[in-house]
Amino acid sequence: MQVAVINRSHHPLPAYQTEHAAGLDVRANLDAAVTLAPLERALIPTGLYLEIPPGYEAQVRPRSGLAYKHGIGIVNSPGTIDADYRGEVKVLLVNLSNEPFVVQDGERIAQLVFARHETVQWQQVAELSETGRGAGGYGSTGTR
Ligand SMILES: O=c1ccn([C@H]2C[C@H](O)[C@@H](COP(=O)(O)OP(=O)(O)OP(=O)(O)O)O2)c(=O)[nH]1
Ligand SMILES: [Mg+2]
Repeated sequence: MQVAVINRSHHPLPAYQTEHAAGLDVRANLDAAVTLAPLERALIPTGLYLEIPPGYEAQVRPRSGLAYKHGIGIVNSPGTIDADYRGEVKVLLVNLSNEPFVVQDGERIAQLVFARHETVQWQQVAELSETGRGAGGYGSTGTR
């Protein structure tokens, strides 16, 4: 699938790191490094502007390496980039560790996964169909 992109960053476009990777690693585009104190969050710019085809979205997902090694997550994970969004793609990082974390310019901070989505029209009804599960949830089937 082709996606129009403007790259106003001083880094290469997000790239797949392996042949069948789902995510394109995206880099922080910073004039200066950003330090995240424990539990601090920051909106990190990427310098990227997308024109996603209608019917698709881009998900902004965390990188497991940053999560495991440094406790870095994405507050609104997975972030949603709408097809009609024309602003800069940003990544809302949070430091869930006990130590400060420095986000360096050019660091691969997240990954973009492009996905199809449906657009629904509501069909309002009085009753829903019966199922074995019914309203059971939140562990209703047990834990083991
Ligand atoms: O991680 C993210 C999430 C969102 N966005 C941009 C693209 C998206 O299309 C727009 C709006 O995001 P969302 O709908 O999640 O935020 P909202 O709080 O509902 O804001 P809005 O009222 O603008 O939709 O912000 C990002 O750049 N990064
Ligand atoms: Mg919204």
